[in-house]
Formats: sequence, C-alpha cells, structure tokens
Amino acid sequence: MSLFRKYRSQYGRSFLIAVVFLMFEALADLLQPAILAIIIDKGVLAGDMRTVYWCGSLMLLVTALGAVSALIRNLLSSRVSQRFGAELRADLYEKMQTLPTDELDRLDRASLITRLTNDVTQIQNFVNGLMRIFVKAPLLGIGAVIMAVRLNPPMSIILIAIVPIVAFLIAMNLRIGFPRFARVQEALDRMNGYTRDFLSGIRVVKAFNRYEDEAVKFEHSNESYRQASEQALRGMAIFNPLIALTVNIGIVMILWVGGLRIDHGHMQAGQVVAFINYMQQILFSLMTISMVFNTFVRAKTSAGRITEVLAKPSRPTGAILPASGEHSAQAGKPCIQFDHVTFSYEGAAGEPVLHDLTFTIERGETVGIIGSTGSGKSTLVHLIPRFYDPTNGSVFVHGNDTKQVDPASLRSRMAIVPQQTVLFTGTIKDNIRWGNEAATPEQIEEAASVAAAHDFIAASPLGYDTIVGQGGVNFSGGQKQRLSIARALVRQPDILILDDCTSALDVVIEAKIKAALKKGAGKVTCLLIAQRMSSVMDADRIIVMDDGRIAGIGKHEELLLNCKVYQEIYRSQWGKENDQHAAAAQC
Ligand SMILES: Nc1ncnc2c1ncn2[C@@H]1O[C@H](COP(=O)(O)OP(=O)(O)OP(=O)(O)O)[C@@H](O)[C@H]1O
Repeated sequence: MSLFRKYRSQYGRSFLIAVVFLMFEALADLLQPAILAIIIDKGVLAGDMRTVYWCGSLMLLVTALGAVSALIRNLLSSRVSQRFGAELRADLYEKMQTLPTDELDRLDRASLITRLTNDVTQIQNFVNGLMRIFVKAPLLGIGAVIMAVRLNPPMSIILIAIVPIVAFLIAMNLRIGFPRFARVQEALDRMNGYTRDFLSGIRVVKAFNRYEDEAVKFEHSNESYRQASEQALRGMAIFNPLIALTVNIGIVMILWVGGLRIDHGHMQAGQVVAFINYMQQILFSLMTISMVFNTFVRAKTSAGRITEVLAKPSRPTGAILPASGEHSAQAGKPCIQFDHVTFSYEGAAGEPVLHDLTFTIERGETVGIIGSTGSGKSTLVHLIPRFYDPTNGSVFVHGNDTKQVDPASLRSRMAIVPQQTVLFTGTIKDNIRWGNEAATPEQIEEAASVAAAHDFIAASPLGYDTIVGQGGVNFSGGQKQRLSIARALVRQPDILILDDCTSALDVVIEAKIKAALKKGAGKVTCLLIAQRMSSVMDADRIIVMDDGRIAGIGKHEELLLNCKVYQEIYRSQWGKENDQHAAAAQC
C-alpha cells in the first residue's frame, strides 16, 4: 500500500525490531515439537530420565525465550500502531482542512468522518496485526514445513497435497471478499450520512413530527449496512471452516499413515506427535494468513478511501499579498473588481450560475447586493476570498488577480459572516476571539458592541465567559448572528462580507448595527447581501442580481427610477416594511 510509504522511514526500525522478536517467537514454537519428540522417543519410551530432565529444561528455556520475545514484540506493536494511527488521522485531518471548496462540495461530509475514524482504525488494526501475528504466521508455516520434512520426508507428501488446496481456498476468499468489504464501507457512509442529517435537523424533525419517517430512513440504511456486513462475513464463515476441515483431514491422514509406519518400524510415536504438532502449526499459520487477507482486504479498501482524500489537490497557492496598509499604495486600483466573470459549479449542468459580471467597488464603499433567492448573490461574494475560481474572466482584489494570489493571504484581510451562523463549543469570548487570536478584551467588547451583542452578553451571569453549546444551541438565531458579526469585526478586516446574516434580526437591531458600522465607514469595504430592501437601501451603491446577471447597479433612488427588477422588489416589500422602517428611523 503506497499509503504506508511516508510512515515507513519513521516506524520502519521499530517494525523490523518487532519482526526480529517475532522470529525468536516462531523459532521457540518450532523447536518445541522437535524437543518433545526427543523426550518421548529417547526419554520416556527408552526409560532415560536424564534425557527427560535435560530436554524438559531446554524446553522450559525455549518457552521462556518465546514469552519474553512476545512481550517485547507486543509492547512495540501497540506503540507503533497507535502512533501510526494517530499520525495518519492527523495528516488526513490536515488534508481535509486544505481541500479546495469545490472538492469539499464533492466529497460527502459523512464519508469524510467515516474515513477519519473507521477507515483509519481498520488500517491501524492491520498494522497492529502485522506486527503481532501476521508476520509470524508465514515464518511459522514455512518453518513447520521444513521441520516436518526433515523429521520424516515420506510423511511430508501429505503436506504437499494439503497446502495447495488451502492456498486455493485463501485466494478464493480474497477474491470474493474484497468487493464485499468495499460495499460495507459504502453502506456505513450512507448510515453516517443519515445520522448526521437527522441530528443536525432534529428540531425540524420534532416540529414536523417526522420521527417515524426518519426512523424508517435510518432502518433502511441500517438494514443495508447489516446486509453488506453479513454478506462479507458469510464469505469468511464459509472459507474458514473449509480451510480448517482440509487441514484436519491432513491430521487424520498423518495419524493413519503414522500408525501404519510405526507398525512397520519406520517411525516412532514421538515423531508422529511432533509431526501432528507441526501440522497444527501449519493449520494455525494458514488460518492466520486467511485472517490476514480478510483484514488486508478491509485495510486495503480503507487505504484506498484515505488515499483518495490525500491524493486530492490541496488548496491552490499563489503570491502573498502585502500587509493591509500597503494595499492602498496600489494607487488607482479599485478594492474589488469583477472583469467579465462567468462561473459554473464543477459538475453542474445547464446555465452558468454567474454570467459575465463586470463592476468595481472602491475602497471604503458599502455595497448592498439584493436579488431573488438563487440569483447568485452568495456565489458572487464567494469568488472574492477565492472559495472558487471564476470559470471565465477575473476577480481582482486590490488590483491582484485572485487566481494568482495565495488564498490564505487573500483571506487574512477579509472577514465573512456566512448565511448560516457557525459557532464553536467554548465561551462567547473564545468564539469572538476566533476571528482574531490577538484581540484584547477591550477589542472583543468593542466588536460585540458594534454587533449589538454586548447588552445580551452582559446581561448573562457569566458575561463573556458564558459557554456556547454545540452549534450555539443555547442562543437565539438573532443572538447567534450578532456573535458571528462580532467575530468578523474583531478581525478589523479591509473587506467585510455580510452574507444575509441579519435576516434573524429585527429592523431596530439591524439599524443599530448599521449605524455603528457607519462610524467606521471609509476604512472598511463592506459587501452586504440582504433579502430585505431596508437592509441595503442606504448603502453607497446596490447591485441588483437577477438569475446570475447584474440587473442594475446604483443608489437606491437611481435604481427605483431605472431598474425594473429593483422596482419589483420595492413593490413586493415596501408595503410591509414601511412601518418597520419608520420605527428604525426613529431609534
Ligand atoms: N456548492 C454548490 N454546488 C452547486 N450548485 C450550487 C452550489 N451553491 C449554490 N449553487 C447553485 O447556484 C445558484 C445560486 O446560488 P446562490 O447561493 O449563490 O444564490 P443566492 O442568491 O445567494 O440565494 P439565496 O438568497 O437563497 O441565498 C443556485 O441555483 C444554487 O442551486
């Protein structure tokens, strides 16, 4: 597995030391039947107690050597496999963080979780098994064949007949098992997907009383997981007893032929006992090899799934932008420029999501973006931090073509508040500071004040140390939005993108936030996506989106006069909003 290449240099030495101790262990196991044969034939049957004592002591010594080797090898294998697993998980996690957004869109999130947990565990188990028993099995098998042939060559014909049959059974098991175990992992992915959707939408499920339907969906995925697992295990269930039966037939043949040869004086009882011991060791080794293949098949499937992620291209790179203050030195260049930008999502059929967009936004401008749902507003702003590259045309930030700029450097001077608020488990302070690790308590409080969050934070007994539950369960939608805005503000960005993140706020709170933001106007370039006209009407300019095209750009009054789409939005909303807007204006 090419996956192991990277870790070979790190753990190769410990692995080899473990293999050396495995060899001692195998040697100890192989010597025991030979010593036993001498004790029986030359000691017990011949009445020579000296041979019994000497060989008995030797056998104890050999057993002790085997036990010490097993102990050292166990310690090594646990250490190496656990560290290897942890490192593989860390590498995979790091890779997931650097995957481009379109790759993340393509890979199912539930499948990524299964790869990070179950798939890594499968490979870890394989490595552990490899160091504990898998390498020992072939050593023991080959050694037992050699010892048996040396002990009594004519009897070895039985081995020559049995071993190829068992090898064939193992090969069949492998061939049938591989696709079956691949299906088990896929079924597990689907089950994890359902579970994730159910848990993240549990409130909606409760509100719509959809428990039973969701339970049925889960039952289906659980059932297909069971069927896939059962099918895979059925293969093992058939082949393992077949292999055991074949080897046991061999043992019966040894007993029968051995008995005849003792009768004819060609063999001694101790030799037959030793021969059976070797046959059992061969059985153990073949059974282990068949188990290795089963574990290998699962690990190979898992390794393929992990390699698929690791082999994906990482986030694109590019030039590092100069520090914030130096951006303005690019005299005459607009802060943001779209130049004939067309964009389609990877793999999506039909019309592009954005069509030939051309506009500029100057430094310090506040630009509203409005349009019907699905008109491409979020997609438009996602091109600015280079979540995606335009399919045609170019996006320039501070005069730099984003395709040529390192995304991390590009994003370091931006803050985006997404449509769906994301809060992390921790305190309120931690969540706001997440936007800027170097922020002082005063800066955190100031950001929270501008985002109209300070009052509700201060009203809670623990203030900024209040714990945020998973996903922000203990906060209202509006409070979560305000905390997300504070997190973006504490970053003190050059470009602030607010993607419909005031939808859960009442107009009074929204007006307060906008008034506070206006105080800092001129320094920050702000893009404000909104569904409500009142949210954008006092922006410096408004971009009106319609079906991926720009229907108009201008001030509120201009658009009311000459943009049909804007006029329609006005007519559909203004009646409702008149009263609310008046209330906001008074505050
Ligand atoms: N990751 C994606 N993969 C494929 N298609 C997408 C993706 N994200 C959005 N789209 C499609 O692109 C189009 C524009 O979506 P976008 O989210 O930009 O619209 P929007 O104007 O922001 O909508 P809303 O106001 O509802 O948030 C929609 O048709 C949507 O289905």
